[in-house]
Amino acid sequence: MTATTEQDQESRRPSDAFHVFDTTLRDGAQREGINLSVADKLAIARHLDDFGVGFIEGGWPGANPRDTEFFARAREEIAFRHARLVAFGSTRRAGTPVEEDAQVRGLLDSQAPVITLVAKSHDRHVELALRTTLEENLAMIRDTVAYLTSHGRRVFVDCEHFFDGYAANAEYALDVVRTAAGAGADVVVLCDTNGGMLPARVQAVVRTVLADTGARLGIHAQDDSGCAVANTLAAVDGGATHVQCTANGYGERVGNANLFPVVAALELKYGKRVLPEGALREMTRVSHAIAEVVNLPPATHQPYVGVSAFAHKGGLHASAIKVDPDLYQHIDPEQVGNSMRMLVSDMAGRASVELKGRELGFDLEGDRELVGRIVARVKEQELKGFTYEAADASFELLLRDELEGGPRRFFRLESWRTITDQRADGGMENEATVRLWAKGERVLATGEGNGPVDALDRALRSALEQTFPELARLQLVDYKVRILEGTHGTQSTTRVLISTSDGTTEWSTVGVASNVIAASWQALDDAYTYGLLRAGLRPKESPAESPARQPAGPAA
Ligand SMILES: CC(=O)SCCNC(=O)CCNC(=O)[C@H](O)C(C)(C)COP(=O)(O)OP(=O)(O)OC[C@H]1O[C@@H](n2cnc3c(N)ncnc32)[C@H](O)[C@@H]1OP(=O)(O)O
Ligand SMILES: CC(=O)C(=O)O
Repeated sequence: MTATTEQDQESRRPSDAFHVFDTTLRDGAQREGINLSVADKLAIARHLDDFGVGFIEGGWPGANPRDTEFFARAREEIAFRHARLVAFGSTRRAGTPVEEDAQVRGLLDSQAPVITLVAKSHDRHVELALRTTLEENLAMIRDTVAYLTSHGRRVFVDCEHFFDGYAANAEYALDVVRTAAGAGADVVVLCDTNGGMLPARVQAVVRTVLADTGARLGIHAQDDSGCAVANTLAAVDGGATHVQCTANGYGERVGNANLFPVVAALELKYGKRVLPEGALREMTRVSHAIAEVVNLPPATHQPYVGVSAFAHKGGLHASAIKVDPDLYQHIDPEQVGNSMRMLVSDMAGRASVELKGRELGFDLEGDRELVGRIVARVKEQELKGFTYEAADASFELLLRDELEGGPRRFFRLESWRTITDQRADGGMENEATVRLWAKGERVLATGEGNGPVDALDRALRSALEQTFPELARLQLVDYKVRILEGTHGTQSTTRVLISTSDGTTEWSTVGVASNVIAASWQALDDAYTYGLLRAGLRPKESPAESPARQPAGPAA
């Protein structure tokens, strides 16, 4: 790398006055169910660097071959634009000279410019877990920090169990902070390792420690009391200028302070510039991209970035939002790359339907009678078990039906039938037959499948694909069944939700009936009808030709 490039790189780096330190690749990877390959770690590091965090803790080199390889490859393969790479490890072992400690050697060998050392700050942990004296623990911290800084590394010290330790023996916890800072640590990070702290206490302790030691302080909060983000911000209120977080809050046990709400609060509510210009607008995308890499579904209700973070269901909310979205939103969703959504359900009123219509490209404003009819129909259908908030495509079809004065469809069902043969040898065969009318032709098709619904889907596709080749691009990507309890002695009903994709967009449809196959038929019918509309086709069948859609077919 040339000197100019290094200078450029330095000028792009976030200011050193406030640190956003990400530990997704170290503490985040300690979450049950996350198992990152080196390639995954490199991909996440790239996302985090693009997003603009100041420090990326990549793992514990020497603790396992994967982390060691990550540091070697990250050095070679990533030209970090904003972040500095950080290696994590512990202070030297009790009784071992620092220059002979293999683990400390591994930290230097990683060639990471910054090192975080985990150190004990709770007297009980020193005695029980390290099985050494309080004085030796201070010496371990002093020696290791001094050794690493003498090798040109910048060192942060994570004081494990700091808040519990401070409650048990404040003088010793403060000695740990003074020792680390005195030996050359740039930041002393107060850790709520067991995650049980509450914000007021965190703020008070940080303020006192700052006043007593003058050290630069950071915060690392686990989320066991559900307060990690609040505790992180409380620490900032108390004077901390370094926050340790993980993407989407991944981490040991229930997780760590979630990076995204922390940086959003710092930027939007504290008015601190902690990310590069424009980065916050990428936040929703980055959160979801990292979720993809770790192979966990993005949390739908995550603050700021969840798909439901700005989804409005209550009719009263919608009526106010129609006047001004700020009335029911704490920020403009676009500031974090998210968007507002209207949910239509039995809690909807006219405004919800109008706004949802607008979202779908229909101007319903001014037609009170039509909107009223749609609201009434939604409520009536939801009473039967339909759920439109989870099935936008079925809602759009309902809306179109009301707009166009009745259902207009690409095909008209005559009948369907499924047969399941259970053989004595344990084998099973499923076959379906569909009879329908499309473009004036009567079509009969059969299909075989893994189950009766799969067979029905194949028969329907086979019946339609000749007439509508556009269907070949559609894939069913998810299928969910829920049995809805009957009330007051009535029979239970079945709700089926189907997600379909055309390779670029996904949509969901719903069916409700007393048996699962009939409910599935309705959801399939809507799924393919909507898919054809999306493909730009317009139905020829007039309302008069099409019978109102009814659940059909024999009981399963
Ligand atoms: C709060 C946190 O999340 S800290 C990060 C925790 N993350 C991890 O533990 C993941 C990576 N860890 C590992 O792969 C392994 O635990 C290793 C490689 C670090 C160590 O493995 P081992 O040498 O087999 O030791 P083991 O895990 O059983 O015990 C840890 C040792 O470190 C010592 N130790 C713990 N904390 C510290 C510390 N801050 N400073 C020095 N030594 C420490 C313990 O006393 C114990 O020593 P012992 O071997 O003499 O009993
Ligand atoms: C360092 C760390 O991960 C903790 O104390 O929780």
